[in-house]
Amino acid sequence: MLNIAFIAHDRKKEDIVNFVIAYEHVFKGKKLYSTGTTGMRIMEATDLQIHRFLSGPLGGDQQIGALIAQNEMDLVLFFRDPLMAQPHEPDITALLRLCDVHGIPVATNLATAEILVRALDRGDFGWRELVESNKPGLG
Ligand SMILES: O=C(CO)COP(=O)(O)O
Repeated sequence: MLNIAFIAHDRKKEDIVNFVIAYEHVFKGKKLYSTGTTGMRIMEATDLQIHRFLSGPLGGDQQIGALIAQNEMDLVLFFRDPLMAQPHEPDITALLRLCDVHGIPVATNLATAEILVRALDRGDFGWRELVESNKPGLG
């Protein structure tokens, strides 16, 4: 099953909620993760079940980063606020770096997210299922 992470900074939360509502049919049946507040907002507005990690500034980006490091995240939708400094900027940079290390599709704005989710809907993420099935077990 594909694993997807939702993350949004405060001034982008309304955007991500509306985005997930619009594509709820695509996200249904996937394993969903999020940072704390983002996930709460999405679950209040949809019927989706999301595993929520800590809030971003308290370590949530790093928790999602850990799954990326283990190659267990297949898609990251991270609606960043480019006009507001974040206290946990190093965590954000680290998460995006890990996406590049492991070649994980990551959108940092709504326009890219839309293209990736449409690709997901038409089956373009089949290669990630292959990665999943070929992955050696941990430990
Ligand atoms: O800060 C965030 C990502 O860097 C998001 O955290 P919240 O979803 O808890 O607001």
